[in-house]
Amino acid sequence: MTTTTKIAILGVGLIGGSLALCFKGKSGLHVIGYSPRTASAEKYVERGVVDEATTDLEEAVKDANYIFICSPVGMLEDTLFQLNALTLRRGCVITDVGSTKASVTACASKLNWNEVYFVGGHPMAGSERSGVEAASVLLFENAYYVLTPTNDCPESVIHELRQLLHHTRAHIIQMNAEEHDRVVGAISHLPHIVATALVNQVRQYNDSNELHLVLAAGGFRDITRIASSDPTVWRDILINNRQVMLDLLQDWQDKVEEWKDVLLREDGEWIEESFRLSGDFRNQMPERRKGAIHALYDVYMDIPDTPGVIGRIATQLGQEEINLSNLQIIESREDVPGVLRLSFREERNWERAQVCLRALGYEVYV
Ligand SMILES: NC(=O)c1ccc[n+]([C@@H]2O[C@H](COP(=O)([O-])OP(=O)(O)OC[C@H]3O[C@@H](n4cnc5c(N)ncnc54)[C@H](O)[C@@H]3O)[C@@H](O)[C@H]2O)c1
Ligand SMILES: O=C(O)C(=O)C[C@]1(C(=O)O)C=C[C@@H](O)C=C1
Repeated sequence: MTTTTKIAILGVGLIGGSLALCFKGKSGLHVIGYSPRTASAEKYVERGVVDEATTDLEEAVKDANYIFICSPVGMLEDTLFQLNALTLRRGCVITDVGSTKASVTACASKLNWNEVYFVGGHPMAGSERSGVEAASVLLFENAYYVLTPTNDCPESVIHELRQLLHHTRAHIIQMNAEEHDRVVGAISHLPHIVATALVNQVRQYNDSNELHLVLAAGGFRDITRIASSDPTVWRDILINNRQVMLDLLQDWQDKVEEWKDVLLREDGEWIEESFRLSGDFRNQMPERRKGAIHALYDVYMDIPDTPGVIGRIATQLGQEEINLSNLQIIESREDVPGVLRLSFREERNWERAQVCLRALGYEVYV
């Protein structure tokens, strides 16, 4: 007799939906989605992201082997309290995907569980998009997936959760929850504040001079993508991690002061050195670590704004049997050469496309 592993996903949005897609259809796994809203629960099933869905929390978690809490950070502790009041399966593992780990881990540790275990989790992959519509089975591929088990968590529980998470194709690592919040504060939360502040600064200039938005090009776009992230999700993350953020913002303010001094004394050497150091450090980041959404293999090319040119390029790649995943025209306006972005899922196709397009006389850059 084969046993079924029941996985309850509470909150089937970008992250919950992507996890559901990783588990659904895998032998022996059954995925149930939960939303307090009927329309959302119906949507999860219609889109084929879960095997079934319910608006009844008790039904969702009844007999579940695993419970993934995938709602915004501000809801995590409430959900733990609700789960703690229900009868859960013996050996059930509760985990979450919240972008902060200290508070949820501390909350779970204070509650009395009867042979039920909590292991904090955080996949280091995401997008500025949100909702189940943005979910992707490839989202976590090659990304890091952090677990923050407490010292009293049995090794067998962590082992089983890690086995299940292999379906995400992420690299699973373990660390202490407080250390997680400090590191992730610097590499994820601070950049979201900086990007949002920068966009809003420019938005205000643009109110009096619309040329700001007209001229905004690759540099502005690259550093500000995450300023389009979900407001509720980020409100919760930043308020939850506020102690860490206050320290990081103090350091940021010091950096801003330092830059002001450098400009006042026209210290070109300092600027060059600063770009050298940042470039060297950034170049150490693995290229294209994750496999989804905005981490495809991209090729860019300038294209004249003339009819048929895109069709010709796609046909030429097709003739060479180079599999194209997506193409997009960036910032093309009448009479202005556009930039065409060609995206490939596989590195091999990305490399072949560059060779093919260059051989056909196109100028391409990556
Ligand atoms: N967006 C990212 O890049 C990213 C990456 C890693 C982790 N996270 C974390 O994942 C979690 C979800 O973020 P997301 O980006 O998937 O957001 P999302 O808005 O796409 O999804 C959140 C889902 O939770 C649901 N929800 C809200 N309150 C709920 C409740 N009380 N019970 C059940 N469901 C509820 C919403 O309806 C929505 O479907 C957050 O804790 C976030 O910090 C986000
Ligand atoms: O790529 C993005 O858009 C993200 O915001 C992903 C990102 C990040 O900052 O890297 C955001 C929040 C997470 O908790 C983990 C990853």
